[in-house]
Amino acid sequence: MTERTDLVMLGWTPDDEESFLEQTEAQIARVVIVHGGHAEVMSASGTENVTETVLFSSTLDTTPVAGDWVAVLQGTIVEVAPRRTSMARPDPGGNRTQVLAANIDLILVVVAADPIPSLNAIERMQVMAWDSGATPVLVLTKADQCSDLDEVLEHVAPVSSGLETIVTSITDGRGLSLLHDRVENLTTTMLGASGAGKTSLLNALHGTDAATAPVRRDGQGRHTTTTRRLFPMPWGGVMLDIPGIRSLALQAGQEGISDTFADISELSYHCRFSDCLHERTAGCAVAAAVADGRLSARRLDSWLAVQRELSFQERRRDPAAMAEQRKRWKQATKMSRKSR
Ligand SMILES: Nc1nc2c(ncn2[C@@H]2O[C@H](COP(=O)(O)OP(=O)(O)OP(=O)(O)O)[C@@H](O)[C@H]2O)c(=O)[nH]1
Ligand SMILES: [Zn+2]
Repeated sequence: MTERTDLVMLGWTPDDEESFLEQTEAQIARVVIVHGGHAEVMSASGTENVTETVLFSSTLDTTPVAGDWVAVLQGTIVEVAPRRTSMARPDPGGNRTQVLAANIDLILVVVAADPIPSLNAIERMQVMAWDSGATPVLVLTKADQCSDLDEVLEHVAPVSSGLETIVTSITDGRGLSLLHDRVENLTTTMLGASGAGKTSLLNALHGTDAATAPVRRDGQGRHTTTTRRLFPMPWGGVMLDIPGIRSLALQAGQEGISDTFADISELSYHCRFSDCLHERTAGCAVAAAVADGRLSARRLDSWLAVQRELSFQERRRDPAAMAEQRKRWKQATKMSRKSR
């Protein structure tokens, strides 16, 4: 039987399925990265972390992903623990969702404080985070480069209410110990555009060049992060660095949206129609709030964009809806040809 204390170092929390530990013969390990039909898993024994390559048993009904807790017997994953949270994105091949990582507690929404950050990007990352079941934390990096931090905080205020915000700099060290305390013993991942400062944060938190090892350099000497990695933090907990979700494709459900756009959800209770799309003004409380300045037009536009993208993703997953959409589109082009 695997010792619980060993697993805490790898991010085991009281919310994980305790009965999973009762397996007598198997070793409990955490998936670091999956390559096709095998995976690298990490297990802990005392202060040692051991990484090994294992195969998948053909009896598995869940394909393991980074962050999964698994039972390993004779070099083979024989069971996957129930997931507490899961991050997904639309399958690049088309019509299904692809789970990228499991059992993440905290998602750092990483954006540079300079130049002035995009509010829409923060909202979209927030939607993904809430929807996965994890808690988002806004991290404003590169504070040292910013001449007026108050201005930046004021700028992000409309999208960061209800969102813990930590201001950091790897140059002067501010915010790093706060962030350290926040991620301790948890499983954390980062979302953010290229150059936002994710690798730098990981290195600063880890205390070494944790992220340098898996990074490869391309022909121009720029680094490209190529694999999905799990970094155990020296004090317990892990950072899961997932390049695949760095280039963000929105995958979410209504829950993530209503948590992120709580103001719009609240207003929409007062719309005349319960399925109001807030695009026409008749009886729409959201449009009324925009009209009298209680809600910014940018905020509503961002909500609409997220909704449109999701309904596109849903149609892609639902061939019948896609066919219907195509038929309507054909009719519309026929009509416009006729009118020409
Ligand atoms: N001045 C300053 N520069 C920073 C800070 N954090 C990161 N940088 C710089 O910003 C650049 C990008 O940082 P990275 O950590 O590589 O960004 P990333 O988000 O990991 O980028 P990708 O790997 O492309 O996704 C690097 O040149 C860093 O040195 C900071 O707090 N202050
Ligand atoms: Zn409405």
